[in-house]
Amino acid sequence: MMSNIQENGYNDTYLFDPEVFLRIDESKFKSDYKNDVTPLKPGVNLQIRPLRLGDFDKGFLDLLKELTVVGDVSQEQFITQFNKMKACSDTYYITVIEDTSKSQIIGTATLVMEKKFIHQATARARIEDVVVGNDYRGLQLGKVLVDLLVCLSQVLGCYKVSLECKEHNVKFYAMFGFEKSPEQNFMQIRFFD
Ligand SMILES: CC(=O)SCCNC(=O)CCNC(=O)[C@H](O)C(C)(C)COP(=O)(O)OP(=O)(O)OC[C@H]1O[C@@H](n2cnc3c(N)ncnc32)[C@H](O)[C@@H]1OP(=O)(O)O
Repeated sequence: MMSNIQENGYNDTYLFDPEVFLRIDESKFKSDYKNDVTPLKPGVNLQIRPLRLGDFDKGFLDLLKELTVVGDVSQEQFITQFNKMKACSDTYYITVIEDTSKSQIIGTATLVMEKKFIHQATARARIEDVVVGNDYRGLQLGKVLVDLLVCLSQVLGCYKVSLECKEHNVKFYAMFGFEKSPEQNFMQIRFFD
């Protein structure tokens, strides 16, 4: 998987080291896959890898617009934010699937690690911003992304992984073992969209 994704130039700069995926024991994946799909090999012309700087030109932000409000983010803002995230090592694992036949980002999901002093000074993980492009839904790619990131959170030593989602996606996440907590409420103050 890693052989064809070396960094060749500025646009190929990874947000995090792709070698981290090689630490995952593939027998730990939680889903069943059809048609020889696996999280590390999601399909013909489909490459799963860390976000790269050049993904600004490959429709990464347009894909996120299928999930929520993105706004008008310039390339300069994208680069600044990317570099801030990259500077926080072991924290932001934004993962994408590229359709290499079209040089287009068609799926993404983020694992964020929040370091803690509690729980033996480990970390909790959150899965955020999961989206598969409309034309690519139903091809097991959402499953690939979430399965990969759940396994990664365990490999990275997190004591738990959590996420927030709408009611209609609860069954999707239940496939990986996520459960609604009877004791916890999700609370927020939203300052803007
Ligand atoms: C934490 C967060 O980010 S929550 C936000 C989640 N994202 C969104 O809502 C954005 C819009 N939706 C999407 O991008 C996609 O529909 C996703 C990410 C939810 C699912 O991606 P897909 O690639 O279409 O799903 P995938 O093909 O992997 O489906 C895997 C299985 O889940 C099932 N499934 C897919 N979506 C759902 C759902 N919303 N509810 C229940 N089951 C679902 C499929 O039927 C399939 O079942 P199977 O394995 O028995 O055949």
